[in-house]
Amino acid sequence: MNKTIQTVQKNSPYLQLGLIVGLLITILWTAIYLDLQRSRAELYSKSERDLSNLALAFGKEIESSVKTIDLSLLDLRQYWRGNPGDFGAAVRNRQAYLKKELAFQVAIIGPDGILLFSSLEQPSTPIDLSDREHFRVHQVRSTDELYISKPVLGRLSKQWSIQFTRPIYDKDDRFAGVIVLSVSPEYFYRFYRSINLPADAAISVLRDSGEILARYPDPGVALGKSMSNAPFMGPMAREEGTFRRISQFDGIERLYAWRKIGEYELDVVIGYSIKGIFAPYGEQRSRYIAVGILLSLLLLLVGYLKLITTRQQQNAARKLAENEERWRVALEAAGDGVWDWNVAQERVIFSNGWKTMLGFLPEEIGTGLDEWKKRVHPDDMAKTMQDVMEHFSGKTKFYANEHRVRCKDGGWKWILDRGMVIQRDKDGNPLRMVGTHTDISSRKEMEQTLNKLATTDALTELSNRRHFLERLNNELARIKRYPGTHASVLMADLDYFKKINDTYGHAVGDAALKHFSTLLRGTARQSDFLGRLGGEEFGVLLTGTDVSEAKKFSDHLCTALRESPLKVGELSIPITVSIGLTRLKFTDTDVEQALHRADMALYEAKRLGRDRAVTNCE
Ligand SMILES: Nc1nc2c(ncn2[C@@H]2O[C@H](COP(=O)(O)OP(=O)(O)OP(=O)(O)O)[C@@H](O)[C@H]2O)c(=O)[nH]1
Repeated sequence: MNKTIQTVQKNSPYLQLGLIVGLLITILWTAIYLDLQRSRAELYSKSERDLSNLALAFGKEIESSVKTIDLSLLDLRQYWRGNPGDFGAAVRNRQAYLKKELAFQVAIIGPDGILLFSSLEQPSTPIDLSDREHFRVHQVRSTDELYISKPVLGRLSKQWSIQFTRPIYDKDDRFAGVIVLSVSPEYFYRFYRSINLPADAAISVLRDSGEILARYPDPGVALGKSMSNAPFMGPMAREEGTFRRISQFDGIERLYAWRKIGEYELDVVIGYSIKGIFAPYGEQRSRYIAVGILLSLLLLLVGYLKLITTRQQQNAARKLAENEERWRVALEAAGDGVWDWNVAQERVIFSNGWKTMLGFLPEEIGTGLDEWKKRVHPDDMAKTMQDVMEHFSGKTKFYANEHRVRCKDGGWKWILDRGMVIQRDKDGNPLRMVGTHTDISSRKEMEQTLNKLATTDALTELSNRRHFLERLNNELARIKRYPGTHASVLMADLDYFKKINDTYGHAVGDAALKHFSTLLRGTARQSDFLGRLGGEEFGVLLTGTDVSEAKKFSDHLCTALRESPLKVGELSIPITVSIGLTRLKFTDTDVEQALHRADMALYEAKRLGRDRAVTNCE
């Protein structure tokens, strides 16, 4: 289970990349698919609109053509009634007049169905047309209405024609025959030829009952045939509409629009081939697919390159992590703590080494920079941050600082903190810094012990001569920097000390030295500096003190010692001290000049009888 989770986590960047590329390709192809669908639907609806408009226009044109024919029919019928003898000439007149618009033939059928007149040729033998539908319709009908026949093959002309007929009545309104105006089906589609229709377009004029009067193109295939089951047929059919189907004549699938010419019970149907309608869609689809494939390949390529880069980065990161782990382990084993500081986020990863060093459990210290800051000794903080900043600014190649850190038990440990910035931004600002914490408490203790030994007199625990002179030099430097300030130097020498040694022994002599040191320490201020210059001779530096103040202090010291004899068992040994004092002058070239003046004053004090202080103001 854990192994599976680890594998998924390890592979998650690849998985994410794969998902992103997959998603982008899916989005791309979905967009292509939807846009193609939209184009297809748009083309279809645009064709529907175009076809409906064309059906309307053609319908109007057919209506007007039929009206022209009907007018001619009425006119000729009128003429036949009045002048049957001149009828042939009248027909020829009208044929000549209308020949450009309308080529037609005229026939008159008598009430018995026998052909009485034909503009083609007068029949030599009687021709019986009583079986023809256009005759029988008027024979049984009692109304004067135009009848349009389905195309018929003329018995005389041997040509296909459509018969436009009206009944003829005699003076008594009795049926007297039928006048027939034959028109070539071409009359209906002559107009379409002049229009630039798309390839595979088809236009038909039909009777409501389905018989095709004219069709373009290929008029021949449809003549004498009927269309069946079309949505515009039947009593409930709408005035206009569209439908889609495979042509029964040429097998081409088309989108059709129809328009009814109700007055004449005719229909105009116009269709565009589905292939033609969707031809631009096919081209667009090919272009889109090519672009889609190209973009998909591009995405896959980008994904592949990203995959390689990610893999390289992961390998580099893994190697780095391994290296880091190696040195971390090595340093931890050496007893050091390791830290890794994300400077911008103020987050630090502290290894367990540092936490253990301070007595904490690993989980007791978090990853905030504050975890470190709040534990650093306040006196060490300023210097520590100064060292950090100097390294940040590039002033130092490495960061190193010794500071105290508070432990869990409240005690302090000296830590040697070392590190360096390993990552900076383009402006050189630090981003990441790593380093170590080493516990140097014992070394510090030893240093302090050694320092104490090197600077302190073992018997009295006052500063030794070297350290006292060092301090005196510092004070002289300060006086020289600030000439208005004061400082006084005292040289104190126990009186007749040899006698104490000689009388009570060396140990009592030592006790006397300690006794005076204790008294001196109790009398001096915190800021004063005390030293044993050698034997029974002591030095005192009174900072910020002029000679008159120093004299008072010296007198007080003499009195105090005089009034505090050394107690050894039952013995009470009186001890006195002589003091020579002078002021530290900014004109002194070195401390020896001041010490010499004090020594002279001490000599004078001894000479004057001891147990006193003498000032040398030269
Ligand atoms: N017990 C003891 N004696 C010391 C120490 N250092 C020096 N002495 C002794 O101190 C004595 C100093 O004697 P002197 O220099 O003659 O001075 P004094 O006897 O105090 O006489 P005046 O200074 O003139 O008052 C010597 O006998 C030294 O041996 C020490 O550390 N311990």
